[in-house]
Order: sequence, then structure tokens, then C-alpha cells
Amino acid sequence: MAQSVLSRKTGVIVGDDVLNLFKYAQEKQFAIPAINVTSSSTVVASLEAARDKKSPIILQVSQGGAAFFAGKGVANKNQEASIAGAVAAALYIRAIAPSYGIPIILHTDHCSKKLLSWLDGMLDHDEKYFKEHGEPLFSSHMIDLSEEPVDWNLKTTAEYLKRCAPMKLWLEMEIGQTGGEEDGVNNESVDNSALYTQPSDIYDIYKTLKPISPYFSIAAGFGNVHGVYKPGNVQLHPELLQKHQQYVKEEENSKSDKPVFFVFHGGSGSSKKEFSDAISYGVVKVNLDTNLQWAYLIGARNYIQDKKDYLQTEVGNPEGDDKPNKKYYDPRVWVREAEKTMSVRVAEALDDFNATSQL
Ligand SMILES: O=C(CO)COP(=O)(O)O
Ligand SMILES: O=C[C@H](O)COP(=O)(O)O
Ligand SMILES: [Zn+2]
Ligand SMILES: [Zn+2]
Repeated sequence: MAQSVLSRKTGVIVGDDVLNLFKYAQEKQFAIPAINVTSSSTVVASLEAARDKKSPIILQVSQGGAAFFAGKGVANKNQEASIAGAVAAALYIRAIAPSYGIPIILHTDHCSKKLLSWLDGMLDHDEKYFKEHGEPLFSSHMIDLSEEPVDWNLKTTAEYLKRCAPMKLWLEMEIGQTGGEEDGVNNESVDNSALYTQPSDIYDIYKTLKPISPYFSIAAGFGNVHGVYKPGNVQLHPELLQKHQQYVKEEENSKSDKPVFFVFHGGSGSSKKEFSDAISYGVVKVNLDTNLQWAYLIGARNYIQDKKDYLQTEVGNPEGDDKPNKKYYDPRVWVREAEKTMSVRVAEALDDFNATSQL
């Protein structure tokens, strides 16, 4: 059981617990879904599913999601809203986590070169929190310099990992680009070869980062695309991950068949077979956003359609002109419907990634 390898069995986990959980996931052939959360409502929808399915979960905020947490009305010129929003999400999740009784990894999503001041700001908060509590505020961050020249990506990622290492703060890095849309930037026309990573690139990353810290993972492109498209438009090649693992194993004379922790981006719209293949090659984290945005909408949309006649005026419905509609338009009613359909979809992902009943 996963909790047997954790020193902190429930709540936000950090450091060696994150490492041990990912190792355990590789051994038991499951991956943990990383859900993009943008509000307390999407947080609780995710946590409820993971609790009911007896699984660990990763909650992550993107730069835009963090700004949304702060409020879209807050200026974000120097990433101040994204920093404040990410910190608010982290503190909220840390506060509510014990109520759910499961281990949670608190993560932040893609951070490109132009957004590095966002990561810098969050790391300042991690260091401050570390001084006060002996652990960083977040469990992990992502740095995504995959659009930059590989040498610069690796050199800069190594510098950030050096800053994370004393806090045992996990760092996810990206090599090979994810297609589709990311942070409002359209990557749909990106050169096809850039979507796939070569084994020698993975080994260069491994041998540069490993001596700095063992707390890192690689989002290696194998055709991944953000968003959901018509079937056939996305060609995934998870078997490339196996080639990477073999290459690193041979070069390092490693005993492990899976020396590298891989992350699967653009999980939405992928097949169960693609997930299970990728997991068998050492993927421990699968990012899932778009499918859950859709699932969240469904509950609210259906409710508003079904209760249409009770949602036209504050007072007055088919049962009488003087009947108040408060109990229909209270956000706790219709937002809850969105949470329910999102929860069902998170639960499905937990089954698909073999994470169900792993606690
Ligand atoms: O990779 C993702 C977040 O980083 C999510 O991708 P999808 O929206 O395609 O699930
Ligand atoms: O990058 C991918 C995630 O789906 C986050 O998306 P976002 O930048 O729209 O919040
Ligand atoms: Zn990217
Ligand atoms: Zn992604």
C-alpha cells in the first residue's frame, strides 16, 4: 500500500515522500493524475474523487490558473497575481487536505522562459516557508524551457534544481514540445520532430541533473498535445519512453529498468492503452485538464437546462408567481452539480491510470 512508504500518510507531502511515492507508483505500475485546479470548487471535486477511490492525487495550478485563483481583476504585469494566487491555492489546499485523509502533491504547471519571474516568486515563498516549517510550501514545480535551445534549457533547469535541492523540492522539466495550446500560445504549427524526444537528450538531462538532486522528473515529448481533438489527429508514441529508459539504464549500468521518472502531458483525449503503455515505461504523473474542464461544465449546464423555468426571475416559477427561486440559484446548488460531474471524471482517470485502491 502506498501509505506504507510515506512518512506523512495524509495531507500535502514533500521531499522523500514524493520520491518514494513515485518509486512506488513505478513499481506497482500506476500513475497519479495531475489535475489543473483553478478554484476551491475544482480542488474539492478532485479531492473527493481521490478520497473515494483511495488514491493519492496531484493538484496543480498553471500560471493562468494561479492568476484566476487571485482574481482576474488583479494586475499581473510582473506575475504578482500568479504568485499570490499560487500561494493562496497552496495555503488553501494545505488547510483543507487533512479533511480528505489522502496524500496530495501540490504542484505548479508549465513555466516558460518569459514566466520565470512567476517561478522565482514561488521559490521565494518556498524558501520562506522552509525557514519557518522545515519544508517548502509546494511539493513540486515545473520549469518548461522546451522552446529554447536544448543547451540553455538544460543549463537553466540545472540552476533551478540547485535552488530546489536543499529543500528537497521536486522539479519537473520539459524536453520536446507539447503541441496544441499552452498558456494561450498556439503550438499547433510546431515542427513534428520537436514533438518527439531523442534518447541521447534524455541521458544528457539525467547525467546533468542526477548529481544535483534525485528529486526531478522529465516531461519528454512523445507526440503529446494539449486539448481534445478529433480521433486520429494526435499520434502518440509512448514506446519512445521505453527506448529512453533502456538507453539511460545501459549508459549508467543501472539496476533499475526505469531509472527515469516520466510525466505524460496532454492526457485529455488519450486512450486507456496509451496510458497503460506509458505507465509501463515509467510514467508516474499524467496531466489532465481539458477533459475535466468539460466534465465540470456538464453538471452546471445540465442543471441550468433542467431548471430553466426556476432560473428566469428571483421570484416566480411554474409552481406560482409568488414562489421564491433562491434554492435553485444559490451557487452552492449549481456549482455543486459541476463538482459532481468533474468528480466522476477524475474517478474515471484514477481507474484508467490504475491509481484506484493504491493507498
Ligand atoms: O498537460 C496538461 C497540463 O500541463 C493538460 O493537458 P490536457 O488539457 O490535454 O489534458
Ligand atoms: O498547459 C496546460 C494546462 O492545460 C494549463 O492550461 P492553462 O494555461 O489554460 O491554465
Ligand atoms: Zn511546453
Ligand atoms: Zn502540459
